[in-house]
Amino acid sequence: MSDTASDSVSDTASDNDISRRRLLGAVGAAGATGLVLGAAGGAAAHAATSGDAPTALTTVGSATVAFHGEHQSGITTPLQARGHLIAFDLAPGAGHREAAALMRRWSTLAAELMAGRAAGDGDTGVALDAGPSSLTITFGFGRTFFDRTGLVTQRPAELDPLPAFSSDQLDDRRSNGDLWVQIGSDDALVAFHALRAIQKAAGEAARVRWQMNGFNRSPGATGRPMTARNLMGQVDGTRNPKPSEADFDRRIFVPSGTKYAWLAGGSYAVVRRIRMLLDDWEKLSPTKQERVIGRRKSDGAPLTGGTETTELALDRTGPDGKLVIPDNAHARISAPEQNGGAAMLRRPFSFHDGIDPDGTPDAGLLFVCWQADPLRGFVPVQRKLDRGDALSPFIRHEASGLFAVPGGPKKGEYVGQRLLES
Ligand SMILES: C=CC1=C(C)c2cc3[nH]c(cc4nc(cc5[nH]c(cc1n2)c(C)c5CCC(=O)O)C(CCC(=O)O)=C4C)c(C)c3C=C
Ligand SMILES: [Fe+2]
Repeated sequence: MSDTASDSVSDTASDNDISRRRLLGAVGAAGATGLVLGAAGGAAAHAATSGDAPTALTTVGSATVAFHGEHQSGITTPLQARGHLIAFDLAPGAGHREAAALMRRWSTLAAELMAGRAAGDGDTGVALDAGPSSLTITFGFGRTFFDRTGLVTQRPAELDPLPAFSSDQLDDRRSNGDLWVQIGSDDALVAFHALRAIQKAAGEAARVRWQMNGFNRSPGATGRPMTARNLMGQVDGTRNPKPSEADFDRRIFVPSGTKYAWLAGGSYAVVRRIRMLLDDWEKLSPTKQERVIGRRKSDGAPLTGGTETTELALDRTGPDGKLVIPDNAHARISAPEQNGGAAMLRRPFSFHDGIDPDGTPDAGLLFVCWQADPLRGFVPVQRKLDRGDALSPFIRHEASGLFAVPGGPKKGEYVGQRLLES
């Protein structure tokens, strides 16, 4: 499979070279700066048959994210408009060798797709004409992967099952998995194209366990870059750790001195499908909704005043002597200051999977959070939220996963090679 993919890569690359030159001629070097060609060299194929000069891609279409690097893509990448999460179990009879071949195949494919090229022979054509549109494809290993591949001695204790929380209503069939892939793109067709290609490249080695689809706001939808909103209408993501902060790497990425060298530069992803009970939520007045979170709905500012980025004044009381930000407000309970410094990078997608027969929307948050250690990130915060979050009556955790996400591959390496060839 990897041979097939790399054969077709060279064909596609030469098409792309030709059309890239034609683009430069057509739109001028300045206009073409940063251009990346659409999947399958689509623009080139069209130009060759029609004689038209291909059209330059928009900024959204041409944006690329690097596949190689210290960390995998899709962790600090800005939220994309479309996301797919898919988990696989290795097929009966598949073990270490098949897993290594699969990771090699998937990595070759991901590098090609993220550069805006085709998926190889048999490309579905779904992404023709589009650029990569910030496509990212991120790979992780679940706890059971290590049993299946005979690599239990390489399994970090951080992959021990998450504790059960009292409010959990988890569906095992939509939880966990040997392998996990997160796909994000600012174009829905590009994202779907990648999802199909990843599924098909799994071949006989792995079977789909579960799959979920999500979305975020499209780039350019707001007048200026703004923090995303979720389906409850709240500004969500304000107090995420920022890569510019001194302790960001320590909080989010596994350090190089780790016991499991294969995981250096990697991270742990906690994935939760959280249903929002929107009919109940939307019955609350805006003032009550704001007290549930502790922030204003209009602009995400703390109820104690200021702008979105103003610190929460957690001790401030109102004229009635009561805390302005209630003691069970979600933003208070989840704050690192209330949890011994526990922090995570939240990078969710909203989901809407239709409307139940009784009219209830099956909608909510595909909550994905990243941390160097789930026991110093998600777990203590969720424990606290589970005990008394004002948001709890309006949400339901329906599925869960925990995955070790290796560091980014160097050129010539595949994701997970340091584990699978250790
Ligand atoms: C265990 C971790 C968390 C879960 C699960 C969770 C679910 C959840 N959150 C919102 C909406 C908001 N969350 C906000 C802040 C916030 N939430 C968590 C953790 C979990 N949330 C943290 C760590 C923080 C940041 C706290 C801080 O650093 O002070 C906010 C406020 C704005 C913001 O900072 O992002 C909103 C709004 C929903 C709707 C939800 C489940 C569906
Ligand atoms: Fe939250």
